[in-house]
Amino acid sequence: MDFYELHLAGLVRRLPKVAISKNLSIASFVMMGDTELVERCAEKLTERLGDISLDALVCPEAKAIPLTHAMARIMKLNYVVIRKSVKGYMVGPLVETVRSITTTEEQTLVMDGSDVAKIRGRKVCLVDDVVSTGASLRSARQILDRAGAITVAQAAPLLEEGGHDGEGVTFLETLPVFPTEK
Ligand SMILES: O=P(O)(O)OC[C@H]1O[C@H](OP(=O)(O)OP(=O)(O)O)[C@H](O)[C@@H]1O
Repeated sequence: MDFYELHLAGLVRRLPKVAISKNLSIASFVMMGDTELVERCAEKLTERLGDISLDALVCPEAKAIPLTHAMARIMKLNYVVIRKSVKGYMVGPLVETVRSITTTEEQTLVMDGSDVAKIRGRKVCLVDDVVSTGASLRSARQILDRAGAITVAQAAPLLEEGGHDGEGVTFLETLPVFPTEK
């Protein structure tokens, strides 16, 4: 298998290259479970966000959850997770659909009504592990708008090249994509 050597937040990781279509491979970045990487990225991203006034962090399920937790600890904030399915215990959930770079099927983004109440009228930072096409961020922002939250910042350790232009996203490094020769 072919690997891409990622240098991020002072650490080095070997990411397997995986084909996501006939013409394109991406470096598979899964920081969830990598405690050292999660905590270093949380420190660096928090530093990079600077002196910003926030009431809460928000992230989509699933891979961004540990990072968001680590950032929330540093910033002494709580956070809300936008889920990917409606659960029986939710009250009045808000629902949007999204198709991210890695997922062939359309995904559902869901915010539980009890979480809506926590962030309505509040200043939030939207956190993800990687921004590629930007579709996940866009759908998450739509939910935040519907929830009445004020999205004052967006942050992710990695911005994947060739998709979202990175405008309005605080990030640490870019991640190349790999066109496959025919
Ligand atoms: O900018 P985009 O094209 O939307 O892609 C980026 C999103 O895709 C990945 O999530 P994935 O869909 O793999 O979900 P998971 O975290 O639940 O595994 C990644 O963790 C981002 O959330």
